[in-house]
Amino acid sequence: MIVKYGGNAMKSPELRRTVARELAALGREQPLVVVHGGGPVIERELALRGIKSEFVRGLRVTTPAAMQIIAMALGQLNKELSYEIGGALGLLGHDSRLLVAEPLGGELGRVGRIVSVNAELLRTLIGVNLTPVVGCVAVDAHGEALNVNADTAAGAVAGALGEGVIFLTDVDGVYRRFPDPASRLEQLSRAEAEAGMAEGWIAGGMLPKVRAALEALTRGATYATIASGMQAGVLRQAAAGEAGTRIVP
Ligand SMILES: Nc1ncnc2c1ncn2[C@@H]1O[C@H](COP(=O)(O)OP(=O)(O)O)[C@@H](O)[C@H]1O
Ligand SMILES: CC(=O)N[C@@H](CCC(=O)OP(=O)(O)O)C(=O)O
Repeated sequence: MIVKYGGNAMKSPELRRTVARELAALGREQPLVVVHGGGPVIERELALRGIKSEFVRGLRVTTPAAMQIIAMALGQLNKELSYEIGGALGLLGHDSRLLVAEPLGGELGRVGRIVSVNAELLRTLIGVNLTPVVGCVAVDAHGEALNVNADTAAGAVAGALGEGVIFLTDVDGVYRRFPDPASRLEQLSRAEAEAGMAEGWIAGGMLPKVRAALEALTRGATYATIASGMQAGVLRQAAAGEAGTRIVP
């Protein structure tokens, strides 16, 4: 199973401990790959250096100078998370060309689109009972770093491994009428998702998540579910289709 772990699901040290415990328990039971972001950590490190962030279609405009800070911030977070999860090995896209991307170009600067995943490396680590913990920095053909949205990176990894992916966040799925939790959808088809994005009831941070889920299914993932990292036991429930919103083809 692939689990995407990002900004909202690591808001407090307590929440981080809860999610790490869940991931550790799951990693002992079954093959697991964790792909992480860290929007708030990136934001803080950039702000400390006086770099302002701007987002276009949910993606951070990334100058070469910002890219350096982002790689540093995600590298540090990656090691912390690997330690917290335990039985894990922390990696960034640079390591053995784990995530190779091409620049999207234009105003986004050093933002990339993943073109290949070193699935062999991940399978080798899983084969010796390690949990790969992957930070969402990729490299281009010249070995230069590119910033990739962590949802997108998790979707690409799930597609490459042909496994299911769970996107953990701070809401327990996609709501038809956000923020009314009673309007959570158990399933969301590709057609409904396209309609939701066009009509605007899927918006903000949910947009890259839903897009990543659809892309993961296109690339070969067996399932893609959006669920809340704030509920204990959610990973097993989501894998069984009993929690969150499952995006279906
Ligand atoms: N239809 C919707 N259903 C649920 N959440 C939505 C919806 N539309 C927008 N959102 C927003 O998307 C957010 C999740 O995305 P984001 O903040 O990027 O999460 P993360 O940091 O965990 O990756 C929710 O907290 C919510 O504010
Ligand atoms: C291109 C782009 O936007 N990259 C993201 C990568 C981190 C991320 O996605 O982190 P969360 O999962 O915590 O949001 C960024 O710079 O914020």
